Amino acid sequence: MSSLGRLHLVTDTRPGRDPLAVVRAALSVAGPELVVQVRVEDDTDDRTAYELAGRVLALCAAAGASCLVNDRLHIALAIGASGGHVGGRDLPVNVARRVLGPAAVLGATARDPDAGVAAVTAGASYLGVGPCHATTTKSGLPAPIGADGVRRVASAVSVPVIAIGGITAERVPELLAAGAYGVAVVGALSQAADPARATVDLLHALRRPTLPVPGTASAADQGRRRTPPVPESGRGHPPGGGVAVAPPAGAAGC
Ligand SMILES: Cc1ncc(COP(=O)(O)OP(=O)(O)O)c(N)n1
Ligand SMILES: Cc1ncsc1CCOP(=O)(O)O
Ligand SMILES: [Mg+2]
Repeated sequence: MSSLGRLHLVTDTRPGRDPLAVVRAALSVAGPELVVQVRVEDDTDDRTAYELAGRVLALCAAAGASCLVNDRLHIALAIGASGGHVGGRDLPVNVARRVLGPAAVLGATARDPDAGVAAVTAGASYLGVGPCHATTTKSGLPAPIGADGVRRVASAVSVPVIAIGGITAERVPELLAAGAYGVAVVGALSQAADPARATVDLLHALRRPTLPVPGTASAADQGRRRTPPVPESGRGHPPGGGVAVAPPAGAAGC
């Protein structure tokens, strides 16, 4: 069965950044708990994105970590990634599920419970929820939803919720308490003076036990209340390190 790590490193490919160096540093201290999402700028050509994704996948495979591809699902398929992530301006979730197949990890962006439930019904195996806090690495986003916004979405769905936007190790506890299963970060690692150290700090924060909050799906609950695992497609899934994720039975468009 496939599984999802709790720390998602989203690549920073803005000019002057070295995404592969950050991925290498993070992988040097993390194993299957790390998911690397290859995200490139919109004006990056497919060949460049494909080559970066292939190199990231090779690094992840050697460390037992998962590799997902943002937006460009043809590249996810081309490199044999574990899956992909789509948002509101990308392929619809049910179409993305059909493209990736039933065993792939498929993340979908949601800011509110209705969007979250719709995405899960359409075949999302996890939700990226945010922006939780103000971010400096993506412009044009709506207002941050905070930990309360994460709580509202997490309590409406039974798939893992990955909080994103302005996440730091210090902010992880409140997000876990709100029902997040894990976090996705760009700047906390790409802008860190020591990305390996910053990875350790984030992983420590994610491993800290949280008290259940009434009315929410706690991180542990999200692990227990998962949908049944589906058979492996054999494409790049790590041996462990996270909760099993699978599309809901009868997901639309599958
Ligand atoms: C884990 C995670 N959550 C949310 C997003 C954002 O996806 P999207 O809304 O499609 O925006 P872009 O990243 O494509 O600019 C994400 N990538 N990962
Ligand atoms: C891609 C994306 N979607 C919502 S916030 C965000 C960027 C998060 O970056 P950071 O971790 O630097 O705030
Ligand atoms: Mg997108």
